[in-house]
Amino acid sequence: MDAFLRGTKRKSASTAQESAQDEDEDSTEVKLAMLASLYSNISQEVLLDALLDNSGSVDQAASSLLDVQMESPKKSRAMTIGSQTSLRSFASKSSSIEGSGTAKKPKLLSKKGTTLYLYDPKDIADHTPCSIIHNFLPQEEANDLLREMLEESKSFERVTFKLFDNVVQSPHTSSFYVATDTEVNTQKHEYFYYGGRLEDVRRITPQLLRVRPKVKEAVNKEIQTRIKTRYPDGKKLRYQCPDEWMPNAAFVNCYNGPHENVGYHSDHLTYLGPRAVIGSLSLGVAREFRVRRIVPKGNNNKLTEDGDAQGQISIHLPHNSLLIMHADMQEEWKHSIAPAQAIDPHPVAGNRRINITYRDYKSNFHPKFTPRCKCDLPAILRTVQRKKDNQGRYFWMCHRGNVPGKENCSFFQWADFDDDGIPSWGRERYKGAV
Ligand SMILES: O=C(O)CCC(=O)C(=O)O
Ligand SMILES: [Fe+2]
Repeated sequence: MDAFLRGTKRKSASTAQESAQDEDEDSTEVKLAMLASLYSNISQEVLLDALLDNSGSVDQAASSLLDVQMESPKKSRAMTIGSQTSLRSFASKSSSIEGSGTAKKPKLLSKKGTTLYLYDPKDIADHTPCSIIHNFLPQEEANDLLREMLEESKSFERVTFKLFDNVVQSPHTSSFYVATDTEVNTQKHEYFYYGGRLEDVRRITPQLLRVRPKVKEAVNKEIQTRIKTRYPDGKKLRYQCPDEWMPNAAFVNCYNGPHENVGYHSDHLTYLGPRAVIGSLSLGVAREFRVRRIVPKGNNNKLTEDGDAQGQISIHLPHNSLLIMHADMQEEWKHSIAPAQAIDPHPVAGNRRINITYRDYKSNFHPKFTPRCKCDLPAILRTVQRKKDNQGRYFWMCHRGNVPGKENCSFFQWADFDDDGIPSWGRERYKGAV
């Protein structure tokens, strides 16, 4: 943090570990998160512009944004929720396959500095690693779930974590749900998030349970459609698990009012494994889900050459829509819920939006199996995203440093998965079972 604020350059990385940590700390997303915590009412797009204009210096970007904030909301671009950019103005002649590292690279329609607004399910599937189902649940079922979650959300809390030397709080509230009391206990005592334990883990509620089989069926169907229609040779991606997707855990987020948001990030793969799929149900106020492809840095590491190089895409998420983040998402794209200038209140939820991300926690990635760092904590699974060298490689590292007052140890280990994303200890487990 200090290094960013003073604009000091860190030493060039010499080992794989340093390179990976450098990758982690240097990311535009961390800088964006820092700016967003200072200016929660300015859009991510404007924050990113400010970073680019100031060659990646958070310090200078922060001062320049002071003026933006004083000037007028004009530059913060009020968005009409639900608007869609005409695709004709972005028309591309190439018919591309949305893909992974191994797939043919799609010709992206969004351009540097622009946002492409998408609503139509076909456009979303064509141009992002996501698919969407509108009006997913019968109306009454959606409202029952919404009402239940609004009640639950009264006791949701902000997550506190450390961003370098600063302690920050998530700009929205959340909680975590699993199926049984035993799992609640395991989650509280054996799993680690942001280098520490989760205190608020809850037993799945009646409405979450009622909806779960429908999410499971729809997501599995969407996975198969995506494989057949968009992946090279109609085959699953390398490291993607071929097993049926089983939603056994759910993070629930509440965004109370237009300014609550979540900054650009990729979801943690530590307990989901590589090429994870996530089913994300939106209820209440419609908000914008922004996605952008991670563009690796060239040799000179200049932010101006890689940040926002291909623009961002905004997906409109209305009440009762199920968004599926497919296997080509977390490793190669970032996503966020942008702060809004204005929202349309929802008849049941008022200014609040509830989001439920159903996830498949894999038994092979239980912390009793995954590598432990020198602090004796289960390590976190990351991907090299922004360095051209080793891009896409997975590694395990310490994440103790996310806890206020603690530092990361030097633990680093490249991860080894077979083509189905099974780690070496998982292969041993299967052998043992036969
Ligand atoms: O609220 C959303 O739609 C996204 C939430 C999210 O990205 C997350 O929980 O990781
Ligand atoms: Fe996420």
